[in-house]
Amino acid sequence: MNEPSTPTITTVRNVSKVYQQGDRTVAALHDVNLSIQSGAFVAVMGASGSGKSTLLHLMSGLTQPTSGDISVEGQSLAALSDLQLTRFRRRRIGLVFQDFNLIPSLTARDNLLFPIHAAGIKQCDEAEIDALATRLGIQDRLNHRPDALSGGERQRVAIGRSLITNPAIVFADEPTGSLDSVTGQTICRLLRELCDQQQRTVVVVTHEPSVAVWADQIVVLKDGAVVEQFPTGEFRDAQSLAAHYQQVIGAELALS
Ligand SMILES: Nc1ncnc2c1ncn2[C@@H]1O[C@H](COP(=O)(O)OP(=O)(O)OP(=O)(O)O)[C@@H](O)[C@H]1O
Repeated sequence: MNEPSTPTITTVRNVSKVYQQGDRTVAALHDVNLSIQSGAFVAVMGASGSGKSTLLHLMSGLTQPTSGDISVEGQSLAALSDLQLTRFRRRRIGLVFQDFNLIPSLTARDNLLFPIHAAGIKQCDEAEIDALATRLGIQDRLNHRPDALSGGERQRVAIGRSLITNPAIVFADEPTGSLDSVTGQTICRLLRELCDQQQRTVVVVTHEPSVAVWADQIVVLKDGAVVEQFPTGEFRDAQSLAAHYQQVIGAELALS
């Protein structure tokens, strides 16, 4: 009997992105095609300037491609008006940033709830908020402002904020980039648990093999193109993954 296939949550079709800077153009992505399966943990890797953040911003609807299309849950982002896109993003897409992007004047709890208010959702289930805070290990920190939280706690609040509207997919841009390595690993474990225990779909941009090794699937970008995709299953640890990644990048360098 055939296994039922996992549904695709995000599709990137023939996407290119060109930035215009005065009279200079920068071709950041060329003809990228990608499918993200529901419930997967995907890491996008690549050298600085390879187009990782550009791809993440496009997939999350923060910016528009120059050509091609992206769909989330079957909804083409290009088919939405600006207002519809903003509404769709607020409800269906979660975002986590390297520098947390919490509002300094709000408590952790109000930061957590911010997307609910922004999305115009009137009712919020207190028990669900408590369960989320407990899962994130910040239940005792909810009345504190960000400056009274550690980096790891701030990122946990930011992850909670990304999940509060129950989005289809969470995108995280270098989520451990501002954290020490031990705290970074606890954040990776948390993201992994969200996939394993809650069937969340998570896409992380990182250049660190120690982060990527937590994912199910690696997408390698080089000079704005996807040069390889591979499952992490065969790698025992971050070192063996790093060695393969270097091989991929090196092979590409040799070809170019
Ligand atoms: N707003 C912008 N205007 C002009 N060029 C840009 C803009 N954003 C990114 N770029 C350029 O596009 C290319 C890809 O940048 P991007 O930030 O996506 O790469 P990255 O892989 O995320 O890099 P890093 O790991 O250093 O964050 C780079 O050449 C960058 O300089």
